[in-house]
Amino acid sequence: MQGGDVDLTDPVLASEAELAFEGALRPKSLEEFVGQTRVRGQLQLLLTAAMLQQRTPDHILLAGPPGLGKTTLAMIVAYEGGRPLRMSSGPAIQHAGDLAAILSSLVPGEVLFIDEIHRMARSAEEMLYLAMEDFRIDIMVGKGAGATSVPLDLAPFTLVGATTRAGLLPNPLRDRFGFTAHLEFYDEAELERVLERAASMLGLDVDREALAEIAGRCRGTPRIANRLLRRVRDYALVHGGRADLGAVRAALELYDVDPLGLDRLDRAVMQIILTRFGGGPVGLNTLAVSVGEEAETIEAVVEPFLVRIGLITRTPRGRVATPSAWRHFGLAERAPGAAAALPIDDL
Ligand SMILES: Nc1ncnc2c1ncn2[C@@H]1O[C@H](COP(=O)(O)OP(=O)(O)OP(=O)(O)O)[C@@H](O)[C@H]1O
Ligand SMILES: [Mg+2]
Repeated sequence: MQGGDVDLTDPVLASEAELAFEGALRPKSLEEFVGQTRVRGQLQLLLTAAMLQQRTPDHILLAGPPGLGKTTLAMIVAYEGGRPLRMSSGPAIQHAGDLAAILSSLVPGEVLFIDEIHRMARSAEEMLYLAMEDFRIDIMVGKGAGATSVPLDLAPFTLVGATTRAGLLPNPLRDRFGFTAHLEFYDEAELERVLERAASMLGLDVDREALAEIAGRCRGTPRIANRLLRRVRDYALVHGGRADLGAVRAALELYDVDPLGLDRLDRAVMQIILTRFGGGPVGLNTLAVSVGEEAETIEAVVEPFLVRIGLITRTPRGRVATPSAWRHFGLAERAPGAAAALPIDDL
């Protein structure tokens, strides 16, 4: 692709600079957090009730595709309650001992954020069940026949788990969260508000129509919206002009962002479904192998957005391109039944 090695529309990849920039733009309170009205209302209620009863809020699970605000909300849960925040992640918890070390050092009322919680070690998961329910863990002391388990009381804490794959969490873990928030892609009006806020924080004067154009091309994702805004700012700076619609179009063209905001992988997936499989149905694993990506990434990152904008539908026989997908890619739709039925190897 043109314009550098980081794909601007990739909701997961980010350079150090992008991460620092993201941190600076993170809303600090529920009030500043744009969109997700339902989730915001639910969280507000949960946090206020806990405050009135002077107890730690229930454990919270945040589920949804990358870049929609899970980490941001976890931080807000801590800020709003004036509680300390400890951050960890599933891949960092490879043994029950890793989790025991974290849990036993929590201070009363602390918020423990575990990102990518579906990637935690199984043995740690089991320890977490008891910790979540009873604020207690059992620690094994000694080895072999002489080993005994010693109970250890924990300070009451609130666990905030985040996952792009809620379906992968074992039921006993999912059931122990008092509340699960499913984050949705943002609509264009909400994204315009995210951008407006970011522009004013950056001291950037941007036309309304320029913001609307970015909002329409950022995959429904605030992280990508902010990133595109930054590139538009660069463009206006270098070319000495205003950050207007012309600058947005030129900058997005330079960075290879298409009118729907599809990224390289989205386009690769669509091309495979349309050209190699005549519009589908195509099974998830076949798709993943064809584009050289993990099935997990296709399912958690690519597919939800393509479904949301109506380019594919999921059927029991696999993924199928819609008429608007054929139009978007400028291809003639195959006549129904024209292609031979393709082997359906998986779903
Ligand atoms: N509702 C929102 N209002 C304003 N800005 C937002 C909102 N949600 C997210 N952002 C912005 O998008 C950036 C990415 O959000 P965040 O890091 O919380 O996503 P995430 O869901 O944790 O992603 P990942 O799954 O990759 O960890 C944040 O830095 C923040 O600036
Ligand atoms: Mg995150």
